[in-house]
Amino acid sequence: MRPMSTTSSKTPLSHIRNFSIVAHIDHGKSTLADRLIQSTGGLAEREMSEQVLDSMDIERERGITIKAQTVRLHYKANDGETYVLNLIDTPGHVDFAYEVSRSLSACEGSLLVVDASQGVEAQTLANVYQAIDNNHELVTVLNKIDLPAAEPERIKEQIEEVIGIDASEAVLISAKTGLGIPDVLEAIVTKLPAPKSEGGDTAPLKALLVDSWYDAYLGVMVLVRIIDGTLKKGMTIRMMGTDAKYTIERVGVLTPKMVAMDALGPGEIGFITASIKEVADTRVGDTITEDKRPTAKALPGFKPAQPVVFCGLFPVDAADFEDLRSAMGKLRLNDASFSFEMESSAALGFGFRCGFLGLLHLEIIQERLEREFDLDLIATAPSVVYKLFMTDGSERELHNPADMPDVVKIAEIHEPWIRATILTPDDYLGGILKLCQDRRGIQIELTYVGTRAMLTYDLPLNEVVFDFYDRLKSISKGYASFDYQITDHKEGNLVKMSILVNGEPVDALSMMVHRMAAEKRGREMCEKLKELIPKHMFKIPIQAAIGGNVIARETISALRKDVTAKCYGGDATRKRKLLEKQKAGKKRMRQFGKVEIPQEAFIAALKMGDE
Ligand SMILES: Nc1nc2c(ncn2[C@@H]2O[C@H](COP(=O)(O)OP(=O)(O)OP(=O)(O)O)[C@@H](O)[C@H]2O)c(=O)[nH]1
Repeated sequence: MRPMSTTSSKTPLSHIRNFSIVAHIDHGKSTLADRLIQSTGGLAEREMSEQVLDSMDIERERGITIKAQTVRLHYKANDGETYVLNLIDTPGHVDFAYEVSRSLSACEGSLLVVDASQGVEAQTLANVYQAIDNNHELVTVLNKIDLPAAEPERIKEQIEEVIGIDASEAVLISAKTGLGIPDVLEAIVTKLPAPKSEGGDTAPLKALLVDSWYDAYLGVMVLVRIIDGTLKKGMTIRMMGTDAKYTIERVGVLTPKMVAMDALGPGEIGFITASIKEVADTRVGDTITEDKRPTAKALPGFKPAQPVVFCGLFPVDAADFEDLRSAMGKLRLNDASFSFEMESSAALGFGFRCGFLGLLHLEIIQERLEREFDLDLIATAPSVVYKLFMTDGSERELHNPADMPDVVKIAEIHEPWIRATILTPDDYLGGILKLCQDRRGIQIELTYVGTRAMLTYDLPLNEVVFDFYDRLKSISKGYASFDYQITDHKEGNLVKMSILVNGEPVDALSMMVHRMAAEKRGREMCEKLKELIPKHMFKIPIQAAIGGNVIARETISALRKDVTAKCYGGDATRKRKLLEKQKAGKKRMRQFGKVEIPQEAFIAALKMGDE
C-alpha cells in the first residue's frame, strides 16, 4: 500500500475554487496543468514526470488526455490568504465529450485555453459551449505567446467574434516557459466564484459521484464533489441511484499524490474508497448520501454514456481467445464505457463484439490490447447502431451487419446522424466541401472568421466512422479541426453488402452501406482485396453482393512460381530468411475456405480510401 499522509480541517467555502481547463487538443492544457501543480508546490521538481496528469502510457504517447483526474492545489494569493484550488482535468477529444461534460458539472469555472498562434478550433468551441451550459465563469488564457507566430490581439478579437465572450482581460502566458503562470493563479481566485452550499457542513450529506477508476493498490476509487454536509471516514453511505450501501474506508485528496483526510466538507473535491468491487458498480452522476440521515432530494444525475460504434475483435490465433477475454475484462475495470460480449464468426472463429464511444476510443482499446497484453487482433468493419423497424411492428437495434435479419421483414432502417463543426483555413474549403458532400452531408451553415471558414454539416455517423477524420486531416494538411454531436436517427436507404472470396462470404467484411454508394464501395473493396490478398495456386474470384446480386467483381490470377524460385537455389541464407519471413507472416493470416487472407488486408480493406 502506498503511504498516505493525513491532513484534517475543512476549508471554508470562500477559500475554495473548483475549475477545469477547456481547450482544443494540443493547445497546452496538460502543460498548463503541470505548471500550476509545479508552481503551487504540489510536487517537487524531481517528482514531475513529463506530464503528471496524463498518467497512462498511451495517453502520454499520443499526447491526449483520456481519463478525467483531479488535483488539489494550495495557493497563497496576493490578498495574503491561502486558497484551495481543485483542478479537474478533462479529456480533449470528441469521443470523450461526455466525460468533459460530467467533469465540468463538478466545478464553478473554467480556464479557456487558446493557442495564441492557432486561435479558436472546433474543440475550443465544443468545450467552451459545454462550460457555458454548465453555468461556468470563464477565465480566458492565451497560451504559447513565446512563439513568434503568436498573435494575441488578433486571437482576442477572434474569441470575441466567434464565441461571443469578453476576451479583453485574457491572461497571456507561455505554459512552456512559465511566463504568466502567477497571473493565471490570481485570476482563478479573483475571477472564478467560490462554490455555494445551501445546507452547509451540518446538513445531510449530498455529494456528486464525479468519476471512478480502478487502482491496483486501493481498488475502486471514487471521485466525489461535496454539495452539502460532511463526508467522513467510517460513515455508511448510500448511492441513491443504485441503492447500494458502502462503508467508507478512506477519504482523501490528490495533490496529485494521495493524501488521506478525515473528512471532506461542502465545495470540496476528493476521493473515497469503500470496498466497491467494480467500477461498473459506481454510476457516474449518482448522488451519494449518508444512509442513516439521507438528503431529501437527489441531484439531477447524468445519462450513462452509450457506445455508438461497434466492431468485432478476434484473436488472430484462436488459442488466444481466453487471454483476450481476460485482457478485455481488465480494461473494462477502468473504462465502464467500453463494452464487449462474445461473438462467433464463421470466418474468424470466436471473438467479441465490442462497443465504443467513438473511433478513437476503439483505436485506443485495440492498441492497448495489442501492446499491453501482447495480442494479435483482427478488427471487423466498425458499425454504428441502426434502429430496425420490423413489419410486425417491433423495433430492434442492429450492432452487427452479420445479424441483419431478412430484408422482407424490415419496414424501415434508421441510422444515427451527427452535427459536425469543422474549422479550416479557406484554402482547403473546396476539398472539405466535396468530402462532406460525398459522405451524404447536408450543409447547414458556412461562415468566415478572418481567412478561416467555419462549416456546420449534418452527416450520417455511418459515413464518418471509417476514415472521415483521417481524410479531413489529409485534405487540410492537418489544419482543419472537427467536432461532432449525435443529433438523431433518420430513415436511410441502407443495405447490407457482403464480400465473397472464392465464393465464401467473409462475414467480417460485410457492412451496411447506403444503396447509392454500394456499387462504388463494392468496387473499391474488390479492387483493394485484389491487391492485398496474395496469389494462390488457383484463381480467386472476389465479389461484392447485395442479397443474391453481385454488384462488383475482381479476379486474382493463379500463382505460377514458388516464392523461393527467385533465389536460384544459390543463396541459402537468403532463402532461409525468406521462408522465415513467410512463416512470421503466416501468423497474421486467416484461412477462408482455401484462401489465406493477411490481417493487413482486413485493415486496409476497411479504410474506404476515396482519394
Ligand atoms: N512553444 C510553446 N509550446 C507549448 C506551450 N504550451 C504547450 N506547448 C506544447 O504544445 C504541445 C501540446 O501541449 P499539451 O499540453 O500536451 O496539450 P494538451 O492541450 O494538453 O493536449 P491534450 O492532452 O491532447 O488535450 C506540446 O508539445 C507542448 O510542449 C507554450 O506555451 N509554448
